[in-house]
Amino acid sequence: MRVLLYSDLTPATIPGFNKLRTTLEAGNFRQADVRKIGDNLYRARLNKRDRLLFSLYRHDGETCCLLLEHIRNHAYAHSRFLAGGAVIDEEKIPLLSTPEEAPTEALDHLHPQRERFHLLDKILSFDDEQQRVYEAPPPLVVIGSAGSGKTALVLEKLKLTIGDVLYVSLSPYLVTNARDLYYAHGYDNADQSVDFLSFHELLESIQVPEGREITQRDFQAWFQRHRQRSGLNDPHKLYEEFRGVITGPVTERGWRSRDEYLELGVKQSIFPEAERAQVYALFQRYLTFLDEVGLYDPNLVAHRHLARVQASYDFVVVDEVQDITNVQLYLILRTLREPGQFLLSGDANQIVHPNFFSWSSVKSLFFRERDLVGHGEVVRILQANYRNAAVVTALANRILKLKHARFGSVDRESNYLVHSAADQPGRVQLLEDSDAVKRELDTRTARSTRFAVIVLHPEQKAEVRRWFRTPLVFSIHEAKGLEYESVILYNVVSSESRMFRAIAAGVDPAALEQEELAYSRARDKRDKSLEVYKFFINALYVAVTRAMRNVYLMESQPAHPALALLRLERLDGELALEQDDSSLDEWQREARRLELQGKEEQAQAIREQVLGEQPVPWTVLDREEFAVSREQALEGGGKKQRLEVFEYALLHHHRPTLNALAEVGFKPACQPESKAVRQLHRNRFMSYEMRNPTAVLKDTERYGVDHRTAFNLTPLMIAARLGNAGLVAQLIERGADPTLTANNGFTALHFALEQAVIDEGYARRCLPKLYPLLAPASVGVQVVGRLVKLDRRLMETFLLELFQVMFYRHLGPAQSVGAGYTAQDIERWVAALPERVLPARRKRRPYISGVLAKNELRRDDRYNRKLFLRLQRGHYVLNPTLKLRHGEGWLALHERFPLEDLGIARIDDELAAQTARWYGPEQLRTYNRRRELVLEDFRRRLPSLADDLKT
Ligand SMILES: Nc1ncnc2c1ncn2[C@@H]1O[C@H](COP(=O)(O)OP(=O)(O)OP(=O)(O)O)[C@@H](O)[C@H]1O
Repeated sequence: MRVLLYSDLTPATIPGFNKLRTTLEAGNFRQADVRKIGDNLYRARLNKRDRLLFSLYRHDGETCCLLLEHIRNHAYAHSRFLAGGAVIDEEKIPLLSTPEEAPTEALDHLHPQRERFHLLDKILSFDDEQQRVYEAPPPLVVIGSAGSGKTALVLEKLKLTIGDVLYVSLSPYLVTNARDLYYAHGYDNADQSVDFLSFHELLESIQVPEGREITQRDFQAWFQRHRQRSGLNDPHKLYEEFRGVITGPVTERGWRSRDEYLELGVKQSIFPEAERAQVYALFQRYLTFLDEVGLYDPNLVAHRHLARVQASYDFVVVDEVQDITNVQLYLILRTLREPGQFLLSGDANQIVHPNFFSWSSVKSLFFRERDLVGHGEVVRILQANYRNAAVVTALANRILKLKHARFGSVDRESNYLVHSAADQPGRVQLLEDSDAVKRELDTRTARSTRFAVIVLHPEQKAEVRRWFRTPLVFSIHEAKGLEYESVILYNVVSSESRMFRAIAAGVDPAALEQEELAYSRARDKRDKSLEVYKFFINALYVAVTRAMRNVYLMESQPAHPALALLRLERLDGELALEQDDSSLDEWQREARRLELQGKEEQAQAIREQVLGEQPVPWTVLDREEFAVSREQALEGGGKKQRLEVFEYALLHHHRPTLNALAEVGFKPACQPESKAVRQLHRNRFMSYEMRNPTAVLKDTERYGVDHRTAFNLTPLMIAARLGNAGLVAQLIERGADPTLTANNGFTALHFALEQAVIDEGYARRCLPKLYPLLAPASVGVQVVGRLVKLDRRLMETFLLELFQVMFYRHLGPAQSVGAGYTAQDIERWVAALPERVLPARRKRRPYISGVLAKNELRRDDRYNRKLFLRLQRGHYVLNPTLKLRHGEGWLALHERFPLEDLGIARIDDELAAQTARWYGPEQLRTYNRRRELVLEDFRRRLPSLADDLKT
């Protein structure tokens, strides 16, 4: 049996490793004392105390044994691969004598000789070029097409680094995905602290810019007002000129001067010389416009931040670098402590914005700024493609060959073809655009999440929608990051027939038969034709490579010379497509995925057209309406209204209301809270406790997965509160958003943690399953004007959440007697939390005290995140100047957790009835009032305390 080793294993430190390995190679499971302890997880015996964990896979008919982890001293509870806290009773598990049954899981790619494998979300065995990159020292530039494993490789290389490390890319979606891949299967590395930031977040982490980043839509609206007078007519082109030519390439100033711009060579601008003066005049107006309306341009902010940025990273990775302008890249690399400790990865063929990204401009940046690079960068090219079917890759290659034959090499770095390493079947077909074919295609694809339609220009979407009912219609500018099983390219060539004719003109078909691209420069240096046509040819390339398996090119001019050069197979006869309807769950998931990628238009279309979501027919109580209702209930109000206000107050732990209701003698408010809560759950949320909660799921289908119930909670929040892990998992599967907040600022995670703190049974039974589903990968807070992105693996993040969770329950009562949050309180709250949520070492009081003290606002510590404010010795609150993310913007901490919603714990509630009687009502009222006054003083003092700190 072939035995492979996980890259994280160091056999030299594992006693008895070689002997056990030989035994496994011989397939002698009995001697290795193999027992199955989990899903495709086995252990073998190294010695009396130590074990080796492994998995079995099939590859090419052979069984392979993949060694994963060294378990020391029976400590299964600390295993990465077993769910945390696992208890394994070895004696009770039967011994396996041979690996008799063929493993069910298969590995598609396994290098024939490589002994080491890597692991992200799945097993990876590097090909030769990937291995070379893996071993190469920085600085490195890794170039490869979509699906060549750049991200996978870059992340594995990141694991080799130590110290403070940054992974940055333009797309927040990609960054979140990369972070999740990185930490898949419980990966941990004590030698490093990694920040996964989108470029936008990197800017914010230097200083949160004023206002909001300008979007394409803002730009278009602004441009419309100037269109006529300027004589220019393409907002996309202008936007790219501003970003890519006037501001992006310069680092020493914010933008090029007018003279400099007018003197640019023909290849350096998309606009002809005659139009440049007009473009520059508009640019100047653009600057004024940004200031006037409070929007900002990331290039300009990047330039301003050059003066502020501090060297704070030991290693930096820039993924999808082709989306980033030179000034942005310069800023990123200025965060490095030592020059040259970076890795850039990208693919210039994927640029659909003719924004003048080129490897040569990156190189000239390096040349100008030698202190960035150190001893010179090494460029590596990945040519394999693991994602697209071979036929799709073959078409993509023909497009690259056409581009090469027509325009020569763009640069040395982008001059390569792709080798397909994927073995899934696929098809590429040319269809003549006719009503019959469109109708036929529509019938097959309208309800499928596996088909998307791509057009060249946004204006063409309307035409597509006349024929196709699918909500998955994208313009090429939106196509980045998409991946569908099948893609229909709608008249991509015919709608720009003239352009593509010009591209195909004079190209010798024989040139497209070569297997490699020879490096050749364009003949005429003044020939700017590539700049004019680059968008069209790259757009075709990007559109095709969005398909994992099948590409259908629907063209009104199927005999177009460009299509002829691509040698596309034209369909005669039947379009043999199976109707492929996706379930509502799949559509809900797709909508959520698109939302996370910022593709709001298509997500909205799914919700309206496919899911047919309607607004809820009941009134949803927001904070203001609750205040009105509460007022009425306390001043009289019917029993029903009082009960409703009481229930709301119970769910949100709104102490001022609970106290006031008890004071006016509302009976249910005078009984123990736990009893009232049980009743409330029975009255309102029975359907959430079911194993098979069909009523809840029906509602999510009718009103959307995140619809609001009467008290403005989402189904996910309620399911979390009730501890129904199965339902929580189903809702998340359907795309529920765990970051949404209730009227009291709680997320679904907060509701779950709150229950876990007050109910030990819940903590043990429900929380281990809920926590991984609900805890966000990271939390972004604004501290003293800068973004601090806290990964969920940090204790600081946990404490930040816990302080919020205990805000209403703890802070009101505590402050009414002058106390804050103490390490002792926290130790008590977390005692029953399972190991998987919080390991034992983090539950100890000295550790907790240490984290609080280290992150105290005034503490002088390099890694101080300034999250807490010390009120007095040992007593803390959250830094009151913190801001929390709120959609695109920010919300002050106490706007989300309002101080006026804090209340005291009434003293008569705390005392036994008999003792209370002994004090007498008047005395109790005095005690309570005194507490109220202390709390009121805190409410008043806290904001001014924050102001004092600012100055
Ligand atoms: N050596 C390998 N063996 C098996 N699978 C691989 C290998 N290298 C990469 N892959 C897989 O190929 C897919 C594409 O990889 P990845 O997303 O890293 O590519 P990429 O170059 O970053 O693509 P894009 O530019 O589209 O982001 C992933 O599912 C990855 O796990």
